[in-house]
Amino acid sequence: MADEPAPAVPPRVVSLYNPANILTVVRIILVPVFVAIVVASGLADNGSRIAACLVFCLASATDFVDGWIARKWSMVTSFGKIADPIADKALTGTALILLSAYDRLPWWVTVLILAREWGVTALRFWVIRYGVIAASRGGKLKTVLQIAAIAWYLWPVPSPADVVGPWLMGAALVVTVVTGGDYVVQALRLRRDH
Ligand SMILES: O=P(O)(O)OC[C@H](O)CO
Repeated sequence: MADEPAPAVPPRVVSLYNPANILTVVRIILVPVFVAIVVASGLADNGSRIAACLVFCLASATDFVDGWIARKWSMVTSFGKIADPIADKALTGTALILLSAYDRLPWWVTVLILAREWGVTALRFWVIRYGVIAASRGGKLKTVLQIAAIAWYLWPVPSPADVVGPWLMGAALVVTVVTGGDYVVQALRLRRDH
């Protein structure tokens, strides 16, 4: 007797409105809340710096939770792969611009990081018809370092400990540039192979 063909298994459909994607959108919504606190206070007092830091950390925490949910419950979607790094960049980029605008961080640091972040985003769209360049491990480490450095600059850290901020930002800067180069190589390979 001829083998019966195996019944086709319908592909699992993951809703766009899943908890991981909703958390990504929450992160984007928290950006204007963060901006309002910083602009209203000018980061002039410890209370406003603590409030800004807590909102920034809360928004950043959604980055770790949405990734965890997406992997644990297999809720990885193309929307999430694209929107998650964009939401990260909106949050960290806004924080960096505001830190420079309020004289807490040199502008060249902000400009260099923003150039890499939005350059990589443009690169992702440039190759999107050949495939999605998902966040790499290095990219995730870069985000952790940027978040830690920004939080350090926002929090009213007492004098002896404030030297840690520039070291954290320096490490973030190096990993930001190196991983940016890695994405350029990935994008060029993707174009070459299609
Ligand atoms: O370095 P990217 O652009 O892949 O961004 C990494 C993400 O922010 C990790 O969540």
